[in-house]
Amino acid sequence: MNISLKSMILAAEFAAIIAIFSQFTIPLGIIPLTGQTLAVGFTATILGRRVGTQAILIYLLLGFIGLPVFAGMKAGIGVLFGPTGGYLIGFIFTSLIVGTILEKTDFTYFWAIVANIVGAIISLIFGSIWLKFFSDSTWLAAFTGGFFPFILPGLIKAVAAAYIGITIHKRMKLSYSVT
Ligand SMILES: O=C(O)CCCC[C@@H]1SC[C@@H]2NC(=O)N[C@@H]21
Repeated sequence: MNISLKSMILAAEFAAIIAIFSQFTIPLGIIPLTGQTLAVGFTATILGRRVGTQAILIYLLLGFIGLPVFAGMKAGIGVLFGPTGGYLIGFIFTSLIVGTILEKTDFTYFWAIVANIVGAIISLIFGSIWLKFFSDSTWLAAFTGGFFPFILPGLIKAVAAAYIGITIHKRMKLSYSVT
């Protein structure tokens, strides 16, 4: 099969996986704790920068055109202008940075943990800045609601994403060349 068609199919499959993980949510104030960051992290770790980011873009596109793929089965372009819109945009940069770090170093557990922690912080920063403006709150309130509660769970999910991602990446490399 043509390499780019194979990449597109993989990206679409991982977009569907992110949509499923997005439905694992625990309410934590205005922003829910979700499985999204775990799925975004392992997607970028498995697929690398280009195909990983394609997967995120497909996921976002599906949500913006109305499929209920966002946390709590939300959908539509309106989500972008709500309190969680910044995290969704942040996922693009998370994927770019995770993939770039791994491609510039090597796909090892150590670098995957570093990359996923940096990636998680990026989506939290994006999300919190967006939250400040779209919920019309103060900087302190935005970071208290959108950043600090997610640091510890974010670290745990980053380590898990690195472990899952590198394990699957190594196995897939036997049959695919996706990055
Ligand atoms: O509306 C959505 O689908 C986006 C939800 C974003 C939740 C953010 S992602 C970063 C942080 N970590 C979590 O587990 N939840 C928030």
